[in-house]
Amino acid sequence: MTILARILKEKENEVQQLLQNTPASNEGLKIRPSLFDALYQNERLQIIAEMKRASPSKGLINEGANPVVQASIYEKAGAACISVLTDTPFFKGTFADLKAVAEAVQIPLLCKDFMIHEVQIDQAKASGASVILLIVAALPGERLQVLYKYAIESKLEILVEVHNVDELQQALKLDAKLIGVNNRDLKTFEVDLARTAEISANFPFHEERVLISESGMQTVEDAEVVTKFGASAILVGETLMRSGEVAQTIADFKVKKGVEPR
Ligand SMILES: O=C(O)c1ccccc1NCC(=O)[C@H](O)[C@H](O)COP(=O)(O)O
Repeated sequence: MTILARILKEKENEVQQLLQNTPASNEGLKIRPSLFDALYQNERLQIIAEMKRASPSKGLINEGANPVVQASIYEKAGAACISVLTDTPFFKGTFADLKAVAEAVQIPLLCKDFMIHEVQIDQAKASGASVILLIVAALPGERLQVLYKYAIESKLEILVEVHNVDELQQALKLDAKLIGVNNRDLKTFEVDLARTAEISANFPFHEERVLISESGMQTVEDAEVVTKFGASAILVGETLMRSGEVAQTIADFKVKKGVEPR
């Protein structure tokens, strides 16, 4: 069984538990600025900075990290958005992390989880997220469309994650504005920035959409490469969680964009 299949199996159990407990009310939540507005036509590459304790591919990364401290450093350093991994079995994240970060920061906040059911979207919103992730490969048949519509109705922004051109076409059919290409193969864990190149070659840059390059960003050169492919932002976890100089690493990643892609 692939890692994605294992994660999704676990999510089915979580959904059953969540359905027994109505997510707490989201009254009084902060209104956050739009992630799309922060990324679209910005002259510099923007950073979605992730709180990530561990991962299936790398094991423990920074188990002892304090999410509020980490997110506050990210925000102060000029990240455009904070991503909080809320999955516990595979990433050691929690919804308590997301709630704590939501109280501490003002910028857009992404709930990074593996959504398969509406109740998870309710939970993300109730925990303070303004953006959710929908992974095309995790949502067969009508589920992608159904959850996308539900998230729009819930007044959330949606980052739609794709791995190939066929999935890009599905994201475009939804009219997704925030499209992320994951450079990590979720079956083999292999990271290859050529995935961003492949999506870039088929991405309608003339339309009001942004391309986000996710995973495997280690160096400024990586950031420059995906900027040339037209990425407006990068999603960075491990490198920031291991960095001894987080603010400097973020500043370095915010490279100036050059000419239009293609
Ligand atoms: O990170 C993993 O090992 C992983 C494995 C299976 C499914 C998803 C996985 N990661 C989720 C992510 O998308 C990354 O946390 C995110 O893009 C940041 O990646 P990185 O900068 O390489 O830590």
